[in-house]
Amino acid sequence: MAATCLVVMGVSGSGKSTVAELLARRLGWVFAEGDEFHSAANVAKMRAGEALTDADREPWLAALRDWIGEQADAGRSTVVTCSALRHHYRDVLREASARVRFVHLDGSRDLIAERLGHRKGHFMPPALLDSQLAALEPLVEGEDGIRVDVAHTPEEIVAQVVAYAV
Ligand SMILES: Nc1ncnc2c1ncn2[C@@H]1O[C@H](COP(=O)(O)OP(=O)(O)OP(=O)(O)O)[C@@H](O)[C@H]1O
Ligand SMILES: O=C(O)[C@H](O)[C@@H](O)[C@H](O)[C@H](O)CO
Repeated sequence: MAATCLVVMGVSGSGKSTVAELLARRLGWVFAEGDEFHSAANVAKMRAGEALTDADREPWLAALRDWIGEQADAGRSTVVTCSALRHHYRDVLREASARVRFVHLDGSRDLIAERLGHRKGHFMPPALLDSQLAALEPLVEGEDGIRVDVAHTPEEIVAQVVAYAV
């Protein structure tokens, strides 16, 4: 399998969009923002401060998986953002016809809450952070991926991921 997909995962506010855009540019790989694959109903729900359920997330994960596969079938490696909080969500993404690898942006609740508190113009309310942390199942042995600490700068994180992935 020639193409790789790096899924930048983690709770809301962990820095997925910030890191993944920089990473895609550095690698010259196609970038997709996972949030753009959500239905309008999912976005409305999150905006209203309600956590998504497994059923809400199912079509979203399938759409992202299909996009990763289409890009890979065309020979393109990709970088995508997706919270991918639970192991079985990651199993859906792993069904794509690419080598799917995960980069877990991990950090303390306090640090992430502080960053979310300062963020402007995003639909995701900081109040959903605790439900995200409750859902989170970190990578386990046997999953293809790494955990990186979000206390570092985005540039440092990208350098760490490039060293790992290339
Ligand atoms: N390593 C970092 N150091 C300092 N600030 C950061 C870092 N990464 C992200 N930020 C800032 O933290 C906030 C959250 O980052 P970002 O929006 O990229 O997170 P996200 O995981 O994509 O969130 P969501 O899942 O809600 O879309 C932003 O204001 C961003 O500028
Ligand atoms: O699984 C989820 O609950 C959602 O995907 C959220 O994580 C959002 O997509 C995103 O993180 C907010 O921007």
